[in-house]
Parts: sequence; C-alpha cells; structure tokens
Amino acid sequence: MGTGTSRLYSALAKTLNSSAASQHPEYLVSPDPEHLEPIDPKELLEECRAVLHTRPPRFQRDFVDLRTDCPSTHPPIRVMQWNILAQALGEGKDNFVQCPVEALKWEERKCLILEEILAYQPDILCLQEVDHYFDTFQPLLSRLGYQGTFFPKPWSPCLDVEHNNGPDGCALFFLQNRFKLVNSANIRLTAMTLKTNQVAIAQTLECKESGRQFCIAVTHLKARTGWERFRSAQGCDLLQNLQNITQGAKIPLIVCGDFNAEPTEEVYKHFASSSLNLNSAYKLLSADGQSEPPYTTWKIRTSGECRHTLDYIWYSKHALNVRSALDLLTEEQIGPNRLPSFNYPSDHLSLVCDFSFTEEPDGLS
Ligand SMILES: NC(=O)C1=CN([C@@H]2O[C@H](COP(=O)(O)OP(=O)(O)OC[C@H]3O[C@@H](n4cnc5c(N)ncnc54)[C@H](OP(=O)(O)O)[C@@H]3O)[C@@H](O)[C@H]2O)C=CC1
Ligand SMILES: [Mg+2]
Repeated sequence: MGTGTSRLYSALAKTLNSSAASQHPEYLVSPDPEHLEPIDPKELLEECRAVLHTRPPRFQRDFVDLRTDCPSTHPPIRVMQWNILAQALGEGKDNFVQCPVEALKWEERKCLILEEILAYQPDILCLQEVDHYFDTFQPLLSRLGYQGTFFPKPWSPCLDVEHNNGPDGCALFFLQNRFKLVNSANIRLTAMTLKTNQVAIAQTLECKESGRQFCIAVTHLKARTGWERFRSAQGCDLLQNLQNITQGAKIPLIVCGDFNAEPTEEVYKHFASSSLNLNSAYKLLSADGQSEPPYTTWKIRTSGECRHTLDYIWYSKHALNVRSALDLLTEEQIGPNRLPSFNYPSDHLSLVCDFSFTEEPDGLS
C-alpha cells in the first residue's frame, strides 16, 4: 500500500469509528486539520470497495439521454437528490423487517453511501436524513472539494433512539471549483403559521464558468398518512420562501426533496402549478413525459410493503433543460426483500439529473 493509500485509509478509518461523536453532548466534533487535505475520489472509491469486499456488487444504473438537440457551451450541472436513511432511524425506528441488521452496520453502510456519491460525482448533492454530518460527510466531502451546509430538524426523531449520533436533517453540498455561494438561507417550515419540525436549505449559487446564477433548495417534508394537509401547508410555505429568494422566479430554481407525498397529493399539485413554473425532472423518463416513476422508495415494514413515489427534483422549466437522468433500479435489481439491503444503503433511491441553462448568456449556443 503506497503512502497516498495509507493516508486515505486512515482518513476513512477515522470516520469508521464515530463513537467520539456519539458521546459528545452536542454531537459536534471539532474539525481535524488533517481533514483539510484533499482526497483523490478514485482512491477513496477503492477504499470504500475494500471495506465492502464481502458484499454483493453495486447495481448498474445508466443515464438516459433526454435532450440531444440543445448543445451547451458549458458543462452540465449534475444534481443528486437522496434521502440516505438516518442511521438512528434505520436501526431504531423504521422497522425494516426484511433487512438483516448486519446490512445496516454504519461502518459498511457509510461506504455504500459514499460509493454511490463517488460513482456519479454530482456537482450538487441534496441529502435528507443526515445524522452523520459532522463526523463523516462534512469532513470527507470537504476533502473532495465540496462546501457543505447542514440544517438539523428541531426535534429529530433520531434523538429518541439509544446511542444516536445527534439529530438528522437536510444537507446541501456543492463543488467549490464550480460554484460561488451568493446567498444561503436555512428555513424552518411553517404550516398555517405554526412552526413545524421540518426544514429546508436554499442557496443561490453562481457558476464560475458561465457567470449564471441559480437557486438550489433541499427539503424533507412531514412523513406519514394523515398528514397530507400539513405537507401541503409546508409546501406552500416553501414555495413562498422560494418566490422571495428567486425574486419572483427571476433566478432559475432547482428544488430537491423527499416530499413524503405521492403525485396525487395536494403538495405535489401546488409545486406543479406554482407561478415558479416548475416541472418534475423524473417525469421526463416516462414515455409521454407526463408520468412520475412508479417508485422512488420501496421497503417492507411490520405494517407491510411500502412502494411509493415521494422524491422529486423540480426545476424551472423555461430556464433549465434536463439533459439526462439516472434511471431507477428495476424490481428485479431491488430484489424480494426490497430496501435497504446489502447492496443498497437506503430505503430511498438516489435521483441524479444533468441540467443546462436553456439560453447561454453569451449567445454562443
Ligand atoms: N420532544 C418534542 O417536543 C418533540 C419530539 N418530536 C419527535 O419527533 C418525532 C416526529 O418527528 P417528525 O419530524 O414529525 O417525523 P416524521 O413523521 O416526519 O417522520 C420522521 C421519520 O420517520 C420516518 N418514517 C416515516 N414513516 C414511518 C413509519 N411508518 N415507521 C417508522 N418511521 C417512519 C420518516 O422517513 P421517510 O421520510 O423516509 O418516510 C422520517 O424520516 C416524534 O416521534 C418525536 O420523536 C417531535 C416534535 C416535538
Ligand atoms: Mg426515512
């Protein structure tokens, strides 16, 4: 093993043992200066694969080309939306009855999450259920060149789980060599003027290459049946916030989220018909471009099998093109025990899209 690999191994090993973080009363561990040293993504990927060598290989997923008739002078913006499954919820609350406990071991599941991120190398990463931000994702992703922001839920259910690693929340990461942060807002969502337990992060970024600005937001709305009106109100509050941040839709917008709502729900309809002129990117994978995928999450709980479409990437349909989207896993790939599993770390699938602006400001396209 060369010096570089040894250094990487020690970097990953450091995050493998996060007991210091779980014992810390405020779950925040001071950043270690060693974490600032850059990591080569290929070497980290190899390191993750070494940890996962006893597990079945990752599933193959392909990008589907959606627009070949819109050449762009600038590289696309790759966005990943993913509810990664909070470690404390997966082990203590979710009741995934067909998922063996060994498949949930953080030391290995963490590597599966990193492997997924490293495989697609998104420019922007929008995550929900992050309960290992300070001890794992922030230090590692910052060494891969990302700038991160974390906004925990005010009363995270993770805190009810024994040996938890702190609250879960939304996290937003972007590649610093591609974007400059112009503006950032942490939003605690309200429902009918009442403060709720759900949050969002919205940031205005400027592309360093093109000089174009856009807003990117991440959210995780209230879960469970019976809460449809509550989610709808949270969605209205988020839309109102985004209206203000985008100066009335002047700034192009991408909203990633686990909305905990099927396309038939009111909150989905609010987003689809908003004056922000949004479209849902994954509809473009369907034959007519009008249907959402059949599922973005698939699990078996004590209450039975749950297969739902809850996760979305919304985008300003007049300002942005979806050039390609990562296809979903097939039922066969997911397997009879559903998710999470030994080869997929979350009960939600990652969604990944490549965006470009419809009009280049320099008129070259
Ligand atoms: N101390 C206090 O005063 C307060 C404490 N709390 C705590 O927060 C909890 C509720 O928080 P809230 O944000 O409203 O939570 P949600 O109802 O939004 O759900 C929280 C998590 O549970 C997962 N989940 C969804 N359905 C189920 C299910 N059937 N079984 C197990 N897990 C599921 C969700 O995952 P996914 O999105 O993937 O479906 C989600 O991440 C309370 O139970 C309490 O622990 C809340 C408020 C006040
Ligand atoms: Mg969950």
